[in-house]
Amino acid sequence: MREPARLAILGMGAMGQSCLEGLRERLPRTQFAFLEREHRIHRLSEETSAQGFSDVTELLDWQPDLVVECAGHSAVREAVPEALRRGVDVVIASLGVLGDDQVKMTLDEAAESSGARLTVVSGAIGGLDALRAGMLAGVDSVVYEGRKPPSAWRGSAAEELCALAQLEHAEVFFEGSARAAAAQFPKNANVTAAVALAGVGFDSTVVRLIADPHAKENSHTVDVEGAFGRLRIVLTNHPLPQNPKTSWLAALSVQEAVLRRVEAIGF
Ligand SMILES: NC(=O)C1=CN([C@@H]2O[C@H](COP(=O)(O)OP(=O)(O)OC[C@H]3O[C@@H](n4cnc5c(N)ncnc54)[C@H](OP(=O)(O)O)[C@@H]3O)[C@@H](O)[C@H]2O)C=CC1
Ligand SMILES: O=C([O-])CC(=O)C(=O)O
Repeated sequence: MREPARLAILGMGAMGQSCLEGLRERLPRTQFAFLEREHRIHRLSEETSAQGFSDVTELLDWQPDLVVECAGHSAVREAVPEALRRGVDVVIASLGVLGDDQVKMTLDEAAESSGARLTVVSGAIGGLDALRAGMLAGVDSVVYEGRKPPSAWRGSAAEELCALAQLEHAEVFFEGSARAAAAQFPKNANVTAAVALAGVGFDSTVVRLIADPHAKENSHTVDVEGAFGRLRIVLTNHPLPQNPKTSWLAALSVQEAVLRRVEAIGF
């Protein structure tokens, strides 16, 4: 492995910045670059002292050893296949996009063509090893409930489904499959993909999304029933200060996945 190693972060928003800060501390010899919109490159390069690119091909020409996606579904579609085809390992946070079979196929083919590895994080959720284990004996139902304050749903399709600003009580504004949730709430429901992939899949995982004016944090509950018995996973996550939609644990999960990958690659 070349010294110093190079790590590229797609997206320098709340999660990207949190990851950059944490990874710099833990990988002090690594060089960092990021992908962002053209109009933010100058400011973000100054603020982070990392090299900024607005073009994926130019970023990949910088020859990162690892790419970390913290940008959103469109970045997974637009940038990740090219990275994988070039043989660069990628860690993605926006795994809800895998609910689109065409995207999943493109990513699998790209990884297979070069032998690069795609890592999908558990993100703002956890404990899914128990669901995976239960699957071996058969699971009858998986129900995920995501509860966030109204501010965390602003700018999402929830705005058309309930009166976020006027809520006095918690409201379930969406009930459907993980596939529909991940597609309709791309910035809020990536966790439903993690649950779906660990368990009964995108179509059979039942999702309820809730806007709760009394909630201060982002909470995630998974109830599973199967031959093994029953299990309940509950997480109560502090949001990142820069983006109430995104839990700090999701950014920490990306860092943990990167550190594991770095250990395997050897930088
Ligand atoms: N797995 C999980 O548990 C979680 C996953 N996530 C995923 O992580 C993503 C990032 O979260 P967060 O940092 O809070 O979001 P932010 O909106 O704070 O930051 C994302 C940044 O990436 C930029 N960006 C998006 N697409 C591109 C692109 N194609 N090229 C260049 N820049 C791009 C955005 O610009 P612009 O705003 O102009 O598009 C924005 O500046 C979320 O969208 C979500 O998909 C988030 C939380 C939990
Ligand atoms: O961070 C969270 O709490 C969950 C989230 O936004 C997502 O799954 O996209």
